[in-house]
Amino acid sequence: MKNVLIIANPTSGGYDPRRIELIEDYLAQAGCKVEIRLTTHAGEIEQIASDPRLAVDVLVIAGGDGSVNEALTGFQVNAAPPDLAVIPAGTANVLAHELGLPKRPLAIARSILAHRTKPLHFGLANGHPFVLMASAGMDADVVHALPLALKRKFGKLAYVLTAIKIGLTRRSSEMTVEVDGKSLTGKLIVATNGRFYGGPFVVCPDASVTTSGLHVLVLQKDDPISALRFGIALLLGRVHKARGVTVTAFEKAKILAKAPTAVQIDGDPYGATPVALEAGAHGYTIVVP
Ligand SMILES: Nc1ncnc2c1ncn2[C@@H]1O[C@H](COP(=O)(O)OP(=O)(O)OP(=O)(O)O)[C@@H](O)[C@H]1O
Repeated sequence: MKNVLIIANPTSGGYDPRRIELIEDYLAQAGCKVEIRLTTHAGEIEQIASDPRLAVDVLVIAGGDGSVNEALTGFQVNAAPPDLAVIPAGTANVLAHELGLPKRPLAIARSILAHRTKPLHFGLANGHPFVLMASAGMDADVVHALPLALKRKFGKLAYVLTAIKIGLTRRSSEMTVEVDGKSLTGKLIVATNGRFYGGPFVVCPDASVTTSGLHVLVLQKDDPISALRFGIALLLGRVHKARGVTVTAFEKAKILAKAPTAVQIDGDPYGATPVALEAGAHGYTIVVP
C-alpha cells in the first residue's frame, strides 16, 4: 500500500479542489492511503517537507513552481526525503512542461500509481534551491513588481502588462557574471536548470531538470526595443540563438551588479544581487509520466 500526502496551495493560479479530490478517489480506490492538506500560509510546504518524521512514499505538490520550490527547500534539511510528484497548477508552471506532466486527473493518478521516477536536479542561488531558474534584471524586476491580484486576474498576461508598465521607467544596471573563471557582461542574466522559461518556451535546448548541468543566458541589452525583440524570440523558442544572447554551461558562477539588482527564483522574488550560483550536490526523485 502506498502512503501519499497531497499538499495543495489553494492560492496558486488554476487551483481546482475537484481535480484534487478526483485524484484522491482514484488513488484510494487503487489501495493507497491518501491525505490532502491545504496550505494556509507561504512557507508551510517547506516546513512539512523538512520534517524528518514525514513518513510518506510520495509527497504530491498541487500548485505552481513556487510551491514545488518550497518542497525542495524543505528537502534540503531532510535526511530521507520522500519521492516528489506534482499536480500542476500555477500561473506558468514551467516544471510541468519540463516533465511533460499530464493535466487530466486520471492520468496524474495513474502516473503516481505507476511510480516511474527520474532524478530531479536543481541549482543553488546563495544556497537556496532553484528547480528552473534564478535570474537578475528585467524579469526579476517584473516578478518583484507584479501585484498578486493582477496575476490572479490575468495570469501570464499580467507579466506582460507589468513589464510594459515598468519597462518605460525602470533604470537597468550593467551586470557581470563570473562563469568558471570567465567574465561576461549583460543587462539580464538567467541561470537555468531546465529547457523552458515562462511556460512552454525553450531557452536552453541542451538542458533538462532530470539531468545534471546548469547554463547561464546573458542578454546584453534590455532597452524597450531589445526587450520586444527578445520577447518575440522567446515566443518562437529562438532566444538562445538571438543576436546579443550568449548561453554558457557552468559549474559555478557569480552575478555581480554595480547597484543591487532584483533577483527571482522559480518565478518568486528572491532579494537582490550579488548571487552565487552552483549545482545542488545531489538530485531528488520525481514521479514522471
Ligand atoms: N496558503 C498560502 N497562502 C499564501 N501563499 C502561499 C500559500 N501556500 C503557498 N503559498 C506561496 O505561494 C507562492 C506561489 O505559489 P505557486 O507557485 O504554487 O502558484 P503561482 O504563483 O500561481 O504559480 P507559478 O509559480 O507557476 O507562477 C509559493 O511560492 C508559496 O510560497
